[in-house]
Amino acid sequence: MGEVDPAFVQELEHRPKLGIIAAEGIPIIDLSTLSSSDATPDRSQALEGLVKQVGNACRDWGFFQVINHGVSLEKREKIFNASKKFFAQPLEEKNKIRRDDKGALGYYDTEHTKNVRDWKEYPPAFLLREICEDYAKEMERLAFKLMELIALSLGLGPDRFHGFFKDQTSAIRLNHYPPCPFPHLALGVGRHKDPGGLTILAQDDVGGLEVKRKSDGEWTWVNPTPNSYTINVGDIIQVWSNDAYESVEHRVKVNPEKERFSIPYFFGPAHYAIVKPLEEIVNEQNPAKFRPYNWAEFMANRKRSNFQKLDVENLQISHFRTSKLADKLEGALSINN
Ligand SMILES: O=C(O)CCC(=O)C(=O)O
Ligand SMILES: [Fe+2]
Repeated sequence: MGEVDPAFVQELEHRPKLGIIAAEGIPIIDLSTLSSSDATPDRSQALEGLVKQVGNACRDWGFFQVINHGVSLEKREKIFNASKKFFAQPLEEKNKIRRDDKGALGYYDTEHTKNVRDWKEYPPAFLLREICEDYAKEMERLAFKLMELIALSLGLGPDRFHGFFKDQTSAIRLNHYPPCPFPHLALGVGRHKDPGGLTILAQDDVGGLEVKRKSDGEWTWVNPTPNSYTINVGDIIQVWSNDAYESVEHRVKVNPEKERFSIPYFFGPAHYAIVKPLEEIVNEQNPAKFRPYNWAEFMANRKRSNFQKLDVENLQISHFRTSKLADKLEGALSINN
């Protein structure tokens, strides 16, 4: 089996348990109502129910899976196949287009975002462009639909968020998690929260994603429902909703025998967006819990630290909290990701 490189070893308290918690998992939401076009009272009732389900999932979990989402299966298979083909190449080939501090878009297998390395590799973003762009269109359509449901669930007009995404900074990432002989010590991705608006994740049937359950803080396995998408609320929705919805921690376990592929789509607003709690949501009883920040600056700060192993905490939305007490509390619980 050989020795494990210490760079991959998680600190004791962050090492994964090998069993799977077979308790209640994240909700599965059927979106078929969205694709029917009839304007019957039945449909409007179904829509109302759907909005409620989405709101409850965002509030209670920050995560849910969607089925009957209308995304082309053919395009999903095409991008997974292209990703598999890229990663199956010998390392020397992949290294020819290796990422460094001059070319940030290249291939890399060392993640420097955290103080412990992730057991995974990424291809360069410029490869597979055509397929990615095609697939991104599908993702964007679904993302707008989901944002409409989220807006309605917060009592806002359905298109309340659309303006923020006019000049998007959305991105697709192709992840490959090779089999790992040390699943009790390493993680595919260490615990973190997604900084953007919304994440739409496609995963194969191996599984590995775990979500920190809000009700009791237990790491909970996300069962990969075939052809579903796993959706999670990012930091920006947490800020817009003034904490009504939470961007929750998640991580990825590795598998000793099987490799795993996943493709997240990060739906991000315009680089110039100023992120702050929405005016319609804040009032005297519910004052703004975050100070405004600029999305591009936030991301630039995060990216700078990706190239270095820093022993300081990465920038988090908790750093923009208006209450110093909450800031301290969250900082104490927070993590280097
Ligand atoms: O691969 C996964 O299941 C999740 C990856 C993830 O959380 C991320 O890339 O932000
Ligand atoms: Fe994530």
